[in-house]
Amino acid sequence: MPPPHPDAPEPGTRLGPHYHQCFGCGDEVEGGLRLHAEVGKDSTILAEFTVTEAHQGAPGLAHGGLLAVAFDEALGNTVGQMLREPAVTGRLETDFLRPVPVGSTLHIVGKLDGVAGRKVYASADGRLNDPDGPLALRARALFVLVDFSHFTTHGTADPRDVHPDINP
Ligand SMILES: CCCCCCCCCC(=O)SCCNC(=O)CCNC(=O)[C@H](O)C(C)(C)COP(=O)(O)OP(=O)(O)OC[C@H]1O[C@@H](n2cnc3c(N)ncnc32)[C@H](O)[C@@H]1OP(=O)(O)O
Repeated sequence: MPPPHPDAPEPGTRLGPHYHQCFGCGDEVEGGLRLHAEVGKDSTILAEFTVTEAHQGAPGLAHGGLLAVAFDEALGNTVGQMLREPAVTGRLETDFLRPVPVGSTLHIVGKLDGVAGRKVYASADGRLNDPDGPLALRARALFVLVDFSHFTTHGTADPRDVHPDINP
């Protein structure tokens, strides 16, 4: 388990969207999750996502796939901010422990679990309506560190806009 990167943001730092059109955190996406995040203690990322009617799977309940998006985002943020290197999700495993009603806020805590070569392991818990609320979801993920060219070769990122440390 490596220490956080020397340039990793300090606890309490609010993290804006890494990309304005990101479905997870962007502020320009109608119906997006608009996940808010900040740096917590001990190299964690604290993220919050409020479930709206745009996020339903059954009447009044969040869609599980969208909840997985919130965890993908929070875990990606954990990896990106703590290691300051671009990475993509290779594997994401989610345990849905309680239904998440519309109007509730999911409090997610993400942490790094280890690094082995290009593989980065991270996990997160999500609690309902309060950082100490009932546990609603748990997720584990494997991220793979990639070269910046991943985003310019496979996507439409402009190399001139890309920050050298984290994902576009
Ligand atoms: C601050 C920034 C905040 C950012 C937040 C963003 C949150 C959202 C994040 C995302 O959603 S990213 C989008 C979803 N993910 C993708 O689109 C990734 C698509 N997959 C790929 O591009 C490639 O498969 C990948 C880069 C993951 C791996 O291909 P590579 O050819 O570069 O690597 P390779 O296949 O050699 O794998 C490297 C290591 O990872 C392992 N690996 C790769 N994929 C795996 C997998 N799925 N499960 C288990 N292990 C996996 C692989 O076995 C190997 O292990 P070893 O080093 O031990 O040999």
